[in-house]
Amino acid sequence: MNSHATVMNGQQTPAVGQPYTRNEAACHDLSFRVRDLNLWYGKNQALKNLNIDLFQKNVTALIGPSGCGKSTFLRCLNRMNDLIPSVRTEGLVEMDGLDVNAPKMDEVALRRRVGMVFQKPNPFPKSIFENIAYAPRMHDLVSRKAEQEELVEKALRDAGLWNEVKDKLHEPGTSLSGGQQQRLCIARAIAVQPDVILMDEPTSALDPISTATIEDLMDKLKEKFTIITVTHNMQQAARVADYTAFFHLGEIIEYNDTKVMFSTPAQKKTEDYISGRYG
Ligand SMILES: Nc1ncnc2c1ncn2[C@@H]1O[C@H](COP(=O)(O)OP(=O)(O)OP(=O)(O)O)[C@@H](O)[C@H]1O
Repeated sequence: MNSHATVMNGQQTPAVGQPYTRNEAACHDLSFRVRDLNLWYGKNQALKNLNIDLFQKNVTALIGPSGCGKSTFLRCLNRMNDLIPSVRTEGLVEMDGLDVNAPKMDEVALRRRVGMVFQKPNPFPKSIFENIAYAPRMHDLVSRKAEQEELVEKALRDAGLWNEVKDKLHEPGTSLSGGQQQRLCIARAIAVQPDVILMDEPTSALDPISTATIEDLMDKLKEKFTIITVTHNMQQAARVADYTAFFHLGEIIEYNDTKVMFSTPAQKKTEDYISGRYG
């Protein structure tokens, strides 16, 4: 088996533990390069020898049964697991060629470049305006009031929320509906001009209409950002993701172009999962 088998033609899915990449010549469009990544919570190994390349300005979905390590892997990409004392990791996570775990890596700067949106919308207990303007101010991206106003409007427009909130920017973020709050959180994430947005089941707390709005938004956002999303919803992965990785018991079983994976999965476990036979 070629250790750099392509994910584009659907014919070659590398064995678990082997790297997944398009081809070395095309690596300039990589966002993350992950090699031999292992992670333990105390004695419990949650990620096992993961090798995967994640492509810029695409949507990649992470799917798999509960507890298989999707959220843990997502948190490896912006070092959110550092906040959990029992965690130990081995292996390489590179973003744009830089070792994310290098001692000299500035975690605050990393998390600015790799933003995160969670399952439950979590606006700050502040106004809609402040929810967006606060972090860019802290990062010295804006200072003057007019700059802040411009940035808030742009982030809200990009998150598809401007028309709904433009007349109530100084009302609390928590006064919005669940779907609007989630778009506010997306606006907050994009306001600091990240390269990547990680989404951990971003629609699982939302109604079908709000879910469809966020899915449409993901499709637009990928023009500017790399999006990596965890989802339990197979239809959602099929609708929004360019690439899909199937996790099982801490391993990546299969990673491929979404259309290929959903039409002709290479592994029996993937087929069983996407056809709803377990999980
Ligand atoms: N903070 C933690 N401390 C200890 N173990 C954890 C912690 N977070 C996750 N785990 C364990 O790591 C494994 C992977 O969990 P993780 O949440 O990454 O899976 P998941 O695929 O995202 O699950 P789900 O789909 O249910 O959200 C599980 O066995 C889980 O119990």
